[in-house]
Amino acid sequence: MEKGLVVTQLDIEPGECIKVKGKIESDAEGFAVNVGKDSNTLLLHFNPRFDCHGDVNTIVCNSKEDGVWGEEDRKADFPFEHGDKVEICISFDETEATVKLPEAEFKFPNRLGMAKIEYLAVEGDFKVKSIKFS
Ligand SMILES: CCCO[C@@H]1O[C@H](CO)[C@@H](O[C@@H]2O[C@H](CO)[C@H](O)[C@H](OCc3cn(Cc4ccccc4)nn3)[C@H]2O)[C@H](O)[C@H]1NC(C)=O
Repeated sequence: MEKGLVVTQLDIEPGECIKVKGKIESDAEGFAVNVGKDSNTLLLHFNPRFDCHGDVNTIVCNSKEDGVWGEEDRKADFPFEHGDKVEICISFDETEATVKLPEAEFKFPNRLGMAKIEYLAVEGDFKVKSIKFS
């Protein structure tokens, strides 16, 4: 199964921003943006679900430590529609990660106390147009 886009060897520090621009597939069931140290150690798994894993129009956030998922955090808002062109900006500090969208913002605790993001992966029904680091 195709993995999606994976970027390693990053050196993103607190306060810096990862901007992922792309398009949500017109028949998307869900997609995920993962940032952290590697695929087994995630500061943030940001997972908008249109209809998958039993969730409908729900953003599920989580962390992963040594390959083990943490406690899920379900967000109240779901500012996505099929076919949307979106820009997702992810930043972090020692206490939390922030996901900024044009009309919404989500916070998620930095459970692992991560001080650097080295890994980015975009998975699922999302076509990446560009990635910027600022
Ligand atoms: C009630 C007892 C079972 O609980 C369910 O347990 C599932 C398995 O752990 C939970 O689903 C997992 O939630 C994780 C976050 O906590 C991740 O989202 C797991 O998916 C990882 C993953 C990404 N991908 C690539 C991808 C991503 C997006 C769309 C398509 C493919 N493939 N697998 C996803 O399989 C699912 O969120 C959880 N549901 C609840 C309500 O807790």
